[in-house]
Amino acid sequence: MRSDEAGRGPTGSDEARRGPARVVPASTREVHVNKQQIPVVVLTGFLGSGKTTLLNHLLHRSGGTRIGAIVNDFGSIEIDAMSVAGQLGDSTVSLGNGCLCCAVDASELDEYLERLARPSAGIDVIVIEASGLAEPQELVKMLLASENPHIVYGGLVEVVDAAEFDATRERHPEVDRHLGIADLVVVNKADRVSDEERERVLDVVHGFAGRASVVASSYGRVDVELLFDRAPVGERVGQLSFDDLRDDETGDADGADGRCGQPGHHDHLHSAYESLSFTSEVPLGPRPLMAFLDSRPEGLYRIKGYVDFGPADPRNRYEVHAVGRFLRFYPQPWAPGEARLTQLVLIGSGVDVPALEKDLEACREYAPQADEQGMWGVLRYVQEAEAEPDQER
Ligand SMILES: Nc1nc2c(ncn2[C@@H]2O[C@H](COP(=O)(O)OP(=O)(O)OP(=O)(O)O)[C@@H](O)[C@H]2O)c(=O)[nH]1
Repeated sequence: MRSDEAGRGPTGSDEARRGPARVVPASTREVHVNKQQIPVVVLTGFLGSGKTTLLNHLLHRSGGTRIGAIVNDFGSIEIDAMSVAGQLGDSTVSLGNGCLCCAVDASELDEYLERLARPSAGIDVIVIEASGLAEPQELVKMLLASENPHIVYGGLVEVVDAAEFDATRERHPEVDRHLGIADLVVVNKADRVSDEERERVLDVVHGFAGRASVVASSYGRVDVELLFDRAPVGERVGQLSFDDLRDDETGDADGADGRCGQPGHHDHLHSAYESLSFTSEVPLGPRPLMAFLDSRPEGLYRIKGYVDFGPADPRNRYEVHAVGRFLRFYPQPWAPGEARLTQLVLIGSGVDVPALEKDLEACREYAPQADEQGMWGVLRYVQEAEAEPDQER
């Protein structure tokens, strides 16, 4: 992240920059960057806040900058990786099934970084999209501890869902701490709240984010230059150092020291969450699926994936996103030869995973005839194309 650019207002009508130009927090030390080193930006934020949407925006708007992406999914089906701008080939790698912050050691991450950072890959910047339950501090520590000479830690971006902000903070006060270590906070989903509410959220975020930049956005549309550039030596100043992170409140000063449930990890967000990955080759019936979604339990905060409604709409698969009570379907034509599968990841706290699985299994519909009227319930949750920038999906 470059310190001189953060003072610029982001482009886009609904993006409001808050606060002073990015400045170097007193507790940080300068990070000298070798020209050959590739900055690694960490993208974090609670479940469903818009990290993948922001990453896709970066990928579409990166101009000549080649971005390598590492996508960390919490569930074992890598939905996030699948929805990261199509065919990135070698420049995207996926780390599924668990939070990166709880890897036994950093070697797996190092391996991926090594792959993306080798000069032949021609990559200018690496973005790690953390799972929505990752502990940002641990990820930063892992990067700072990395011995890879080709990379340098490039800053922490925290994405916040403006519409869910209060509810998320209420359940997870840790979020305030995450804001405090960010270099850039993106208050996303500004379109879902009133102007007054957006201002109020920005004020609260600003209070916790200290001297980091805070910008509002819709669909992650921020000025790409807030996150990275190809600036020369010495510009990357101000990020946290490893030492800054040692004295954290958890007492977990040794970096990634174990898996979930291990000492030091008890206050990680994901220790209270469970996920279910569900795959079906048999199409799901629109009516039973909507009945399931309409009555989903309170603790089931996040659902994402793709649904095959079979004969009810043979042309499209339906990308689905639930975030809290928010629900959307995004129909997309099946690619030629693409396997017709339903793949869903459900993430929640205090949920009965076997019961959810049973309920989803009961949505399978073997009837060969089309239940087109059954689709009406689904179509209520399909947003008008012009209201949403689906060109970046
Ligand atoms: N209205 C609105 N919806 C948004 C915005 N940004 C993202 N979304 C929607 O929110 C849902 C979740 O977005 P993602 O980008 O997948 O969120 P995420 O943070 O990557 O989710 P996890 O990886 O599960 O934590 C999707 O339906 C997005 O289209 C926004 O600014 N406004």
